[in-house]
Amino acid sequence: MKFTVVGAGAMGLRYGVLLQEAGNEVDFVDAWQPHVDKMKAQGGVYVNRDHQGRHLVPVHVYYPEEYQKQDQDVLIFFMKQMQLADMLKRCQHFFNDKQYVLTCMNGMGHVDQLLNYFKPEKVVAGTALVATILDGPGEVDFVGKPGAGSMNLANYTEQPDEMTHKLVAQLKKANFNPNLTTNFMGTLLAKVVFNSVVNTLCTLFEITMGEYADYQGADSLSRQLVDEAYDVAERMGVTMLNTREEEMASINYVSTVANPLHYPSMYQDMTKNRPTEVDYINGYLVKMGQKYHYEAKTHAFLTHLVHLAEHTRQQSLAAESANEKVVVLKKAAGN
Ligand SMILES: NC(=O)C1=CN([C@@H]2O[C@H](COP(=O)(O)OP(=O)(O)OC[C@H]3O[C@@H](n4cnc5c(N)ncnc54)[C@H](OP(=O)(O)O)[C@@H]3O)[C@@H](O)[C@H]2O)C=CC1
Ligand SMILES: CC(C)(CO)C(=O)C(=O)O
Repeated sequence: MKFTVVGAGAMGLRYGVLLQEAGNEVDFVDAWQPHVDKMKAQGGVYVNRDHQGRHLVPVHVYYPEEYQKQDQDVLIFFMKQMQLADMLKRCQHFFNDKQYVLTCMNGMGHVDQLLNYFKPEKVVAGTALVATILDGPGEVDFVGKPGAGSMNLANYTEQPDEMTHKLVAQLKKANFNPNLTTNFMGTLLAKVVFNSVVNTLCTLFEITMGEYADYQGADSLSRQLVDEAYDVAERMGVTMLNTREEEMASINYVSTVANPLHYPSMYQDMTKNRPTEVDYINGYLVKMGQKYHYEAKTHAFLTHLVHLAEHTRQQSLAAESANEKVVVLKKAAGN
């Protein structure tokens, strides 16, 4: 099959490289200049697996404006929620009504944006329980052994067609362990709930998922957030993929067995002084609660805490750069 991965960050590269290695034709489109330039210059991306085995994988990478192919079967979208609107605008010249779209981004908001460009019957969305880190321009680290993670996916229409099954077959071949469901919102919301606990708390306390699970009060913290999120989902009329107990078990399993050493992607954004996706995760649950007259108080509180942390980092960066300017000016003035 022919794929174009839009957003060659950590996850875009993981999906694209593994689909390419499974025998598919894959192109990558990205806009982060140092990263695209580096991959073009070195003829590919350096891939590590758990910090080891660094090797160059040749990839075809393009800026949005230079990419012209229209005969791709599936476009895979993988970027941060707040980057998607701009990227869709920049890429729309290569969209057409034959292409399918797959996305496994965290949070909620992306599907509505994709529906502005693609027909509902072409949209497939899912969730990925695999951890990946973009170490820097042209360098990616796939966390976990081959085949260790898993993913759920569903058609927006909840009616899998021939192309959906072909797509699932390729994802299977590429070792993503796909599970095709016919419950679109229940599938997507399960990961929002997962991330609203693990990503947010690990980011605020600067800890790995294993360190979180190791705290004896972790279950009680998780339970409060899971309960609030499920109260929202029930009011939305969504049948969740997992029961509350199964969701608690999934949080524990992924944190203690699958990815104990992983700092979630929100932590990676915070420590790189980039905005986080919290408004699309905990903030989404708060917004949906409000819509259905329910106050998701703990999720609202955590959303504020993450924004406070982002704000504090921005303030100290601004103070640091002001201090540097004073030093330069003093040097220039000879004192
Ligand atoms: N990483 C993970 O383990 C997982 C992530 N996800 C989700 O997948 C989606 C994509 O996430 P992920 O692949 O981690 O995203 P990344 O942060 O790795 O990459 C997304 C984009 O961010 C830009 N970028 C990345 N690093 C920098 C930097 N240091 N400075 C400036 N720009 C940078 C690039 O695009 P640009 O130039 O356009 O800014 C890049 O294409 C998100 O919704 C995420 O929550 C889901 C499961 C696991
Ligand atoms: C890998 C995982 C599942 C951890 O929460 C994730 O979604 C992330 O890092 O954003």
